[in-house]
Amino acid sequence: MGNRNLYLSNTPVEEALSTYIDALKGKIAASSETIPTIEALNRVTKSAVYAKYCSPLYNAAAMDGVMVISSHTNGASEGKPLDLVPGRDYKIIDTGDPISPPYDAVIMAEDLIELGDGKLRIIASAAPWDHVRPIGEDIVAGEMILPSNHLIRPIDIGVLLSAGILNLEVIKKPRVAIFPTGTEIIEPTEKPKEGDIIESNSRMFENMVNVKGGIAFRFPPVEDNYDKIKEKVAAASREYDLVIVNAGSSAGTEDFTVHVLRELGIVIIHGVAIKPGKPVILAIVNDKPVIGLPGYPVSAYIGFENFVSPVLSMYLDQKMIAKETGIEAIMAKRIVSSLKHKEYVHVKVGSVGEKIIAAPLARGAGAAMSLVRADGFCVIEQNSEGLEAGEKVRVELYRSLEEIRNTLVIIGSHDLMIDVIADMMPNRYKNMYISSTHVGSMGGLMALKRGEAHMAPIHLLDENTGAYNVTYIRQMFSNQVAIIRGVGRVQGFIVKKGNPLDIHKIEDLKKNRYVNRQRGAGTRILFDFMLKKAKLDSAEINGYANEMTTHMAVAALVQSESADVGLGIQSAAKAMGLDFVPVGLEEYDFAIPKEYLELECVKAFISILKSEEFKEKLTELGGYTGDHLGEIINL
Ligand SMILES: Nc1nc2c(c(=O)[nH]1)N[C@H]1C(S)=C(S)[C@@H](COP(=O)(O)OP(=O)(O)OC[C@H]3O[C@@H](n4cnc5c(N)ncnc54)[C@H](O)[C@@H]3O)O[C@H]1N2
Ligand code: MOO
Repeated sequence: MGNRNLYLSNTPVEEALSTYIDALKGKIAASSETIPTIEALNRVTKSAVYAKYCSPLYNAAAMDGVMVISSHTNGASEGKPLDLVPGRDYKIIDTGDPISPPYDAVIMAEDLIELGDGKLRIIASAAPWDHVRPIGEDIVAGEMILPSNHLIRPIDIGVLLSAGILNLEVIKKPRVAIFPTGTEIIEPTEKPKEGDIIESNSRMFENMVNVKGGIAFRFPPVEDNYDKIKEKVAAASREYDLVIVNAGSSAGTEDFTVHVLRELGIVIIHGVAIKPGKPVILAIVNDKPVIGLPGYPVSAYIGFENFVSPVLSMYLDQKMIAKETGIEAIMAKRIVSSLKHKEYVHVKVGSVGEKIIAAPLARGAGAAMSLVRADGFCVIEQNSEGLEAGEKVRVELYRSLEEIRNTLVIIGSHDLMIDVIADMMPNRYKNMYISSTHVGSMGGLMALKRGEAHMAPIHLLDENTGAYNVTYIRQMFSNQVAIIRGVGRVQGFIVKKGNPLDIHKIEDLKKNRYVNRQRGAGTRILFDFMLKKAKLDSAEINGYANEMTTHMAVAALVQSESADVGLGIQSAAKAMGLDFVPVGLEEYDFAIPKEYLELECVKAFISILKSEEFKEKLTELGGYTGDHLGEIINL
């Protein structure tokens, strides 16, 4: 197998990190630089900062009015008013003006009675230093304003400048070089062809580095060429504080990273017991940390968080304190995990009744959208075989608990209209959100049954009566669940533009490649019903076993020529620039336990369904009727 790296180690994460940190000790230390105060936001002080000036710098009027000699005002009262002569007894001043001897107090403008000719009458005496801010009231020259290791905020910059500090010593930002590698990698501006992968990881790293307090230097992709990678890494390790080499970390014939790093320096660890992220490389070249991160985006992200972040913290003199953002939730679905590694599972989180539910998202290392959609993640430790549905799990949150509590949890069949409502929700109702998980209609009803969703979008045909939804809900829930009426939805064949294969009726599918929906999906039930009516056997349909979980996935397959036809909704065909042959109208409604009808987020949902704006959006999407939107059927 030539140069493949077939023997990755499986070092536990904590051990890998501490071995690496130990190897870097003495090589990495926080250093400092002096920068202008006005550019110091989010930097960290290296040493304590002491005030150069007092603030205020002089005795200053705290109010608009007149400055007086307090002893001259003694005895003034309502019964015995006192008149003040300009020049002799008082001088007009504004807030912030200096108070100069012999004056020592301020009387506010509203406490003065004007007598004309500049004469002023007062009916109360002024005590020394009344309404005067004495020198150094806020800051005294020589006093400490900020301690060392302090993260500089906007108010700190204001105070530093008031105290005469124009420059200050801060911890130097580590300079991080980022090299994407791979001959298949193209820049996002290029047009991709088959086999090309659009470069995205380095842009993610670049921003992660900057957010964490480093300075990222991102380089263009380097092709899979041993000498080129070697040349770049060798030069970068001399010039930068940390080097990230992305991809080429595992066992492919063109995975050169580890060989290059072995030649240039020492590889401390190759292979960590973590998933995703296993083929991480922790190396030292020219006394600098060089970290090889896997190419898959989720692996890359998790590798960065676990290994690059701690090294950045060493440079920034920050303690690696885990933030306490965890909550206890109930796992919605069984997860099996290997004893070989610690696994990161991204989840959507919702609060239903008393429960906080965590629903696992796609677990693939390439599933970048799982990171985008995630409300948080949970860790399945190396010594665990996984979690059962209903088991308690700790979730580290990316969103606030408040947002999660204001989230309407929708689990069931997917339709583009849910995305439209999810987008309208926080616009119309501040701080209300929708989380939708797509598991098909039956899956949605099962989630309601387990108390893990507020509502389930369904379109389930009763093959005996031809009616939608009611039968299933009655059977499963007797009278505890109501229906919020949704849309009439045109189902039809999604075909290539211009319908070149001339597909019109179900019999036409026999000659063509079909793409099916998963068992339990309403569209699948409709398709099986159509087959039965036409007296066709599923074995006669080429592609019957090819199951996709969304309308869009079906349309995407037809568009990419991997299939000729699929059953689905018009909006999906339209979104993919495909043609559509209508075969029937189905009812797509929302099943909801009656107790949830009173929830604020449900009321908001219903009012959006009933809004004109939503109806207009449905017309734009095409393929819907909306005569009963938002009506409630109490079964
Ligand atoms: N036989 C084995 N195969 C693989 C193993 C293994 O142990 N034995 N490990 C798997 C695991 S786990 C992972 S993770 C990946 C790691 O892959 P590499 O780090 O070697 O990266 P590539 O194979 O070059 O790329 C993987 C994937 O990621 C895409 N990629 C790469 N760079 C970028 C970028 N800058 N932006 C966006 N996407 C990128 C690349 O095109 C590939 O699709 O290996 C498994 N294989
Ligand atoms: O690191 Mo890979 O992503 O473990 O699957």
